[in-house]
Amino acid sequence: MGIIEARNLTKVYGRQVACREICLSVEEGQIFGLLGPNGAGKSTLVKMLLGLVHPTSGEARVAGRSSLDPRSRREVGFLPENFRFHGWLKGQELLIFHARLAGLGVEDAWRRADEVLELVGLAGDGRKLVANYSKGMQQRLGLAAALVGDPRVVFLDEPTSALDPLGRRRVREILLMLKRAGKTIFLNSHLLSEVEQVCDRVAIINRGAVVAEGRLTDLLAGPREVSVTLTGLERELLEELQQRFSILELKGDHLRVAVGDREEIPTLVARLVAGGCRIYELTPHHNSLEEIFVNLVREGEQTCG
Ligand SMILES: Nc1ncnc2c1ncn2[C@@H]1O[C@H](COP(=O)(O)OP(=O)(O)OP(=O)(O)O)[C@@H](O)[C@H]1O
Repeated sequence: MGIIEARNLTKVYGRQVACREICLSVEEGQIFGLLGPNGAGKSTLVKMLLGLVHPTSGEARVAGRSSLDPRSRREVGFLPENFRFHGWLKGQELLIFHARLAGLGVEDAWRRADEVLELVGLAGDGRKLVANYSKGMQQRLGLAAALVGDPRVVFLDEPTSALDPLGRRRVREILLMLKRAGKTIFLNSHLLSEVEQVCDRVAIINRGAVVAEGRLTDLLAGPREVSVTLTGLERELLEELQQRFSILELKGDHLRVAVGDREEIPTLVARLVAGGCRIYELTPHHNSLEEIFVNLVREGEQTCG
């Protein structure tokens, strides 16, 4: 059983089905990415997993307990998307407050607050008022607050939306460090390249339902395409190739071929060379997470009208 489990989770708001029969399992120590277009049901799903929204039907479990059991939250840190912290507190005070809420004693709370301030790059800013933090600093502080109780499971909703490229990189490093320490991270993000860089597994949801789920490496290992720059491709050889390969386009010296299996690439090259072609360049194109995402969401739009 995973450390996070969604079993047929459904949430209906009036006539709006926000989540429909969602089943997911996240193993301990993984970084799991949840993707989906605006309004797909991501926040509703996360809130059900955290026990902040009651499901209409189905069950959510975290660390072996139902999410409706408040004790499940002892294992969890959460950075919500649109958080507003108390501006009149200093950064360090806010973290001590969160650490105390997480059950730490006074001394441990002070120590942990300093540790996480350092971790997120705010070591020199702990004595400033939160109201005077920039947006990026507030987001880092939010991450620090999610981590201050040293939780086993961390839910992060868009943790880098306000950060500059250096800040984003730092957050990626922190996520990988947490993973090395055995923590589980549930990441909700629109930044697909970021998800691609850190996640072990991803789920894509659209219109409240899971449309793809699996190991990132498996999802990205779909059909590929190669483009070849060549000369000497005679019509006869092209016709022969069309029988054996899926030729997408021939434009001047550029040939584009879809390949379902990477073993087709050397076969194609051997046939081209044997047929008298001179090859100057060959570029394989892999599916990016963005392409998979866009295709799945578009498919959903077509079938749903
Ligand atoms: N409290 C609520 N009352 C009524 N409808 C809601 C409520 N919360 C969410 N919804 C609806 O449920 C659907 C899913 O919303 P949700 O916020 O979960 O999507 P999301 O994937 O997180 O979107 P975004 O990426 O824009 O944050 C939307 O149609 C939304 O309008």
